[in-house]
Amino acid sequence: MDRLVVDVPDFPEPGVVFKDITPLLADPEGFAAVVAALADAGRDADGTVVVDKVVGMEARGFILGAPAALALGVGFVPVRKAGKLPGDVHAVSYDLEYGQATLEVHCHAIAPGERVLLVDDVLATGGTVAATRDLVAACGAVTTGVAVLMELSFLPGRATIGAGGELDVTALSTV
Ligand SMILES: O=P(O)(O)OC[C@H]1O[C@H](OP(=O)(O)OP(=O)(O)O)[C@H](O)[C@@H]1O
Ligand SMILES: Nc1ncnc2[nH]cnc12
Repeated sequence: MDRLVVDVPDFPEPGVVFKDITPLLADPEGFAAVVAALADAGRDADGTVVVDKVVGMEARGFILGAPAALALGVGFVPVRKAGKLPGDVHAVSYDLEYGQATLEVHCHAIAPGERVLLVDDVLATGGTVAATRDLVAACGAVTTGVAVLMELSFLPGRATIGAGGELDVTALSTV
C-alpha cells in the first residue's frame, strides 16, 4: 500500500506533507485490499459483524467508508462539511492539521444505541475523528471503532481521540 500513497510536500500549505491516496484508488487490487482490511475493523475475531453503521467523513472517508459498509452488509452514513445536508443536523466545529472546519450529520441517520465504525484515510491531529465521535454521540449512538489507512504518528491523534479504552483504533499503516 505504501508505494501507492504519495508524499506531496508543502500542500495545501507550507510545512505540511500531504498524503495523496489517489494512486491507491486508481489501483483496483490495492483499493480492494485496503477496503477489505478497513472493513475487518467492523468484525470480531470470529468474523461476526459487530457494528450497525459505518460513518465516513467528507470527502476521502466517503471513498473508503462506503465500500467498507457494503463489505460488512451495514448502512453507510456520510458526515459532511457544513451546509451540505438538507435535513435536521447535529454540528461540531473542530481543528485539523491545516485549518478549521465544521462537520454535520443528519440527526436521524444513526439510531440511539447503534454501534458505529468510523472510516477515513488519515488520522492526523485527531480533530476530525473527535468531532465525528461527538456527532455520533449526539445521535445517542456509540463509536466503537475507528479504521484509517494511515496514522501520522508525529501528531497526537491517538491521544486526542482517547484510543485504547473503549475505542478500538485500527491503522493499516503508521508513518
Ligand atoms: O486528524 P485530522 O487532523 O482531523 O486530519 C484528518 C482529516 O483531514 C483530511 O480531511 P480534510 O478535512 O482535508 O478533507 P477532504 O477529505 O475533503 O480533503 C483527512 O481526509 C481526514 O479526514
Ligand atoms: N498530511 C496529511 N495528508 C493528507 N491528509 C491529511 N489530513 C490531515 N493531515 C493530512
